[in-house]
Amino acid sequence: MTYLRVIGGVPLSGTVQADGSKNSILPIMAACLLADSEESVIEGAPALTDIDSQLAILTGLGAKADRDPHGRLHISASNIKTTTVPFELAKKLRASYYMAGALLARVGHFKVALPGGCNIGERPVDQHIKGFEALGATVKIEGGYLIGHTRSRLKGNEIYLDIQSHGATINIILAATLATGQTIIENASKEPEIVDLCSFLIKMGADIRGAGTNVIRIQGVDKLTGQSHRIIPDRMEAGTYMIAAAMTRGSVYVERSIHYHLSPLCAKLREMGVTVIDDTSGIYVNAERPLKPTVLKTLPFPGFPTDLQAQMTSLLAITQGTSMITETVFSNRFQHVPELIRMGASMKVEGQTLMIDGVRKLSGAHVKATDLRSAAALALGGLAAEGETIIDGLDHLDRGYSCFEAKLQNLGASVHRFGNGAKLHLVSSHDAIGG
Ligand SMILES: CC(=O)N[C@H]1[C@@H](OP(=O)(O)OP(=O)(O)OC[C@H]2O[C@@H](n3ccc(=O)[nH]c3=O)[C@H](O)[C@@H]2O)O[C@H](CO)[C@@H](O)[C@@H]1O
Ligand SMILES: C=C(OP(=O)(O)O)C(=O)O
Repeated sequence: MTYLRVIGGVPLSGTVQADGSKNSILPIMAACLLADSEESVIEGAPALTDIDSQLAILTGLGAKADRDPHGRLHISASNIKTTTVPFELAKKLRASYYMAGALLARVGHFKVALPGGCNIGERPVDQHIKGFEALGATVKIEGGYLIGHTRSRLKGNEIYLDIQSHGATINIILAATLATGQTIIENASKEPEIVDLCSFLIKMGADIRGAGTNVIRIQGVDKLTGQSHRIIPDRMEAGTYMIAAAMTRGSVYVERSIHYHLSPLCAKLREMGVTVIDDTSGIYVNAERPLKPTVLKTLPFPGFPTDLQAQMTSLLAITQGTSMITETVFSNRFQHVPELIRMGASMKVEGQTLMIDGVRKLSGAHVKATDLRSAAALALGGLAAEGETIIDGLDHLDRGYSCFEAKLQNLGASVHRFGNGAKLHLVSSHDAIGG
C-alpha cells in the first residue's frame, strides 16, 4: 500500500506548469484509430495511469502505441486485429468507451466492455447508443459489453442530445467523421476538450464545424491520416493548483493555464476575494486577504466544472461563513465530504446540495480517497491543515495528476509518498516542520 503524507501550514509560492489535458488526450488517442495510414504523434502527454491504460487498449486492438522518452505518444493503426476491448482493460478507465465510436467508423463493429473510471454515480451510455443508432448502427448491451455493428457505411443524421453529454458528443463525433453525408449534433457539449479533439480530427482530414458551440456539423470524409498534435493544458490540473494556492493563502503562477477554460473558477475565486490575474502564459493567484464564502453549482462548460467541485469543497471548508455547493452533473460526487469531516470540516450533504459552515482550520487525519478529484481535494485539505494528513487511495490520484508531489514540493509544500508497510506516525506540524 502506498500513501501520501502531507504536512500542512506552508503557504504555497512559486510557479507550476499545467500538463496536457487528460480528458483531451484520452479521446484523441481513440481518434488515432480512425487513420489507416501515417503515424500520429501526440505531444504533451503527462505520465498518467489512464494514458498507460489507453495505450494498452490500443495495443490490444492491434495498433502500434508507445510513449517515447520525451513523453510523446506514437500511435499507428494501419492494422486492427480485433474490435473487442475486454473488461480487464476497459474497467480501468471511462475513456475506454471512446474505442466504440472510433471502431464503428473505421471497421463497422465493436465490442467494448462497459467502462470503469471514477465512482461518482451513474454513468449511463444511452445518449451514445442513441447517436450510433441514428447513424445506422445496431447497438446492444449484453454481458457487460456495449456491442455495435453496421452492415454498410454509417450515414450522417441529425442527433439531438437529451443531455449535454461530453462523452456522447465525443463518441458521436468519432463515429460521424467517416460516415457518408452530414451529421448535426444539437445540444452538443461545448467543453474545451471537444474543441481540441476536433482540431486534431480536422488536421487528420475531417470536415467539422461548430466545435465549442452547441451545434456541431460533421461532413463525413472517405479517409483520415495520422497527424501530430500538441494537447491543450489540463484545466482541471491547473484549477487544482490555483485552489491549492488559495487554500494555503499562497501566491502561485500556474503556467500554461488558459483563462477562458478556467473562467468559472477564476470568477468564483475573485468573488471570494482571491486576486486572480491572467496573462498570455498563465494565471497568477494570490490569496493573502481573508476569503468570503460563496455559492456554486456544477454545470456543463462554461458552467462550473464538476471536476473542480471536490477541490472547491476543501477551500470552502476553511472559508469562514456559510457556503453552498450544488452538484448537478453526477449523482454521487460528495464522497470526499466524510473524509473532510474527519479532518474537522463542518458540512452536511442534503441530496445534491452540500451546506458548508466554514471552520478556521482543518486538522491532519488519516483519510481515504475514493475517486480522482477527491484524492486531490484531500491533499489540498492536508496542505491547509494543522499537522499531518495521510491519504490512502493514490491509484485514483495517479489516474489524473502527474508529478503531483514534485510539483507541490516545488511550491514549498511538504508532500511525500511512502508505503509498503511503512509505519504511520501522526506528528504535529510543529515537530514535522522542525520548528
Ligand atoms: C457535463 C460534464 O460536466 N461532463 C463531465 C463528465 O464527462 P462524462 O463524459 O464522463 O459525462 P457526461 O458529460 O457524459 O455526463 C453528464 C451527465 O449526463 C448523464 N449521461 C451521460 C451520457 C449518457 O449517455 N446518458 C446520461 O444520462 C451522466 O449520467 C451525467 O449526469 O466527466 C468528465 C470527467 O469527469 C468531465 O471532464 C466532463 O466535464
Ligand atoms: C472523473 C474524472 O475522470 P473519468 O471521467 O475519466 O472517470 C475526472 O477527470 O475527474
